Amino acid sequence: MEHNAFPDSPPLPQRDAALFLDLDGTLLEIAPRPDAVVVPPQLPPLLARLSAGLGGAVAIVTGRGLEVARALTRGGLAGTPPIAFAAEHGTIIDASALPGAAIPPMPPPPFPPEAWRAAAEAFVEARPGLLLEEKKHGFVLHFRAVPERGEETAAFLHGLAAGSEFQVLPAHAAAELRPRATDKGVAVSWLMRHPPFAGRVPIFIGDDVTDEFGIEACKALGGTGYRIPRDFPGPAAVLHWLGRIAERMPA
Ligand SMILES: O=P(O)(O)OC[C@H]1O[C@H](O[C@H]2O[C@H](CO)[C@@H](O)[C@H](O)[C@H]2O)[C@H](O)[C@@H](O)[C@@H]1O
Repeated sequence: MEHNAFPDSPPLPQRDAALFLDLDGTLLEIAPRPDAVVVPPQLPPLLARLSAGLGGAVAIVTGRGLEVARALTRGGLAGTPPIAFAAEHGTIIDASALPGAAIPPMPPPPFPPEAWRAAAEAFVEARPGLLLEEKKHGFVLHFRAVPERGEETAAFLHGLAAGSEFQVLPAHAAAELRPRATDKGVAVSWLMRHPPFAGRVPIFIGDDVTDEFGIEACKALGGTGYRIPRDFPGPAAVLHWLGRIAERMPA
């Protein structure tokens, strides 16, 4: 009988599933800085194998920018796995790596004013230990190295976003300014309207408060959602579970 190192993991899904997978904290262990994450060597081939077995219905749904997310799923390899991406918390949909997918872009999201980016740079410069992560439609202020700065950092972003098309999201040791109109649930619902996702049973796996939108969207569409640490102890258990799904698929 197959040895299961994580016997309390959820039941394996059927072949008609669609997988929506968060990156940081779900497929990747949390690291001290965004650029310090380590991509497990099995991740890129695993994503490719799952995609092949599920008719291409695999998407990374992440807060990361699109190019960073694509690079992380490649690991050290040359090609992006044939999967879809919903980057910047669902603001950017990209299925260019997924052959045969017909997924249109979502309505164009707003860009934060340049003055806000300049203000964020100045805010960080004046507070050593804070880290500014730029994205296309927003930015993140990381305070993992200076947790005592968390409150004033969030207050600063709330001051910028007040009354605008932008919102402030709490994250792991960070606060993020991003468009109000989209979230991971909006992205999942959008992907599920189009092949190869349409008609499948959606399953979301995440670890963060922003992943709850994706989980709820999957539930509303007849699927389910799993959250770390409630359903999996951490990324190693998620990768193991995904590996077991892949093992059941023809090579
Ligand atoms: O939606 P996700 O894929 O979970 O991305 C959420 C954010 O993840 C990254 O920040 C978090 O992970 C870093 C690396 O482990 C960690 O240093 C940081 O403290 C965490 O907040 C990423 O940098 C953000 O852009 C994502 O929004």
